[in-house]
Amino acid sequence: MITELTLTRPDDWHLHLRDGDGLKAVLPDTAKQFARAIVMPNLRPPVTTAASALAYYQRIKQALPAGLTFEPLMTLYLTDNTSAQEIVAARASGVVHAVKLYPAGATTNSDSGVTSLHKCAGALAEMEKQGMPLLIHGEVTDGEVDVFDREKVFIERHLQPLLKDFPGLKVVFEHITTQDAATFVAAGPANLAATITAHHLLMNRNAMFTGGIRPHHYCLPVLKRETHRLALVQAAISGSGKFFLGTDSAPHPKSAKEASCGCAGMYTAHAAIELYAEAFEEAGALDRLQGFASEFGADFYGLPRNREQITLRKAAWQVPETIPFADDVLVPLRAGQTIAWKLV
Ligand SMILES: NC(=O)N[C@@H](CC(=O)O)C(=O)O
Ligand SMILES: [Zn+2]
Ligand SMILES: [Zn+2]
Repeated sequence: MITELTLTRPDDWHLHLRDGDGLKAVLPDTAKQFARAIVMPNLRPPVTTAASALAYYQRIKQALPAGLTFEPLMTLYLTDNTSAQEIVAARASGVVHAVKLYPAGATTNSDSGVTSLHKCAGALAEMEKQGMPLLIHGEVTDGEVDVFDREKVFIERHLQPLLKDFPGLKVVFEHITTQDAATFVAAGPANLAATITAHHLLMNRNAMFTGGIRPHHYCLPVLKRETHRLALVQAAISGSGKFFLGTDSAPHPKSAKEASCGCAGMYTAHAAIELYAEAFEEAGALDRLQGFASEFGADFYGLPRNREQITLRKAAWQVPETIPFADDVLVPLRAGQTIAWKLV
């Protein structure tokens, strides 16, 4: 039995850090384990320009406690009005590494998202030219489509046409949750990859209804049935460079989650690499964690792999019930329960 695991220091290719006091509260959780993270731009107002991405980058750097090293990789929020010049400016900033597509209304803070990809053709063509990846929240927003089918329908309606129109564009299908997405990415061209969260590897949709409604297990895309979870595990442990780690850790105040209309997002940054280790161990594939967590993402983005290492030990520990979060608290995944692995 493996009781200690040393890995090249991993990166998180999909993370929500928020801003202000919330940023200060959650940033150390990520920085203690990950060397870099792709930081999502869905602030209020969203990060739509190179200038605002650079300012946000500086706020993150300022919020970093002494003694921790961490490099935020910034993203731009794509809107119907994003120009090709803004993409050029983003590339020139040196801190922006990708552009994020939120279909308007698909998820938290996405009201300024894209209403039609045709409106973004100029920006997308420039990204294709620059080798700037497009990161996609891949769900249709059509209210007539069942919430559990929105990812699958997005592939047919939007992703396939997009890849055809921009065959050289690097695309990351973010936080995939279905067998359909895993199969589509595996069979797709080399410029198509996907991130997978720890929570979608560890839980199926039953987790939202265990003994009652569980708001802290609600995120978007919503958890799916067990067959899909199993397909995601197979993709993650496959050794394919198309699948890599992206936590989608998405902190929300407890009061906003435990509400009559609770918002979407799970907080996993407090134990991210440990949760992934648990999922990989359960699948008998701990030896595949290094590629997934520490190599494939950097390779896809064209960034150097990290040189430092981290060590995990098999030593169960109890997750706190809550974690301070600005003027409230947040409820982390596994609150009050144990996790088998611990970052040394
Ligand atoms: N994943 C979520 O459920 N929520 C994210 C947004 C997102 O990544 O879709 C958030 O910002 O809270
Ligand atoms: Zn999303
Ligand atoms: Zn997200």
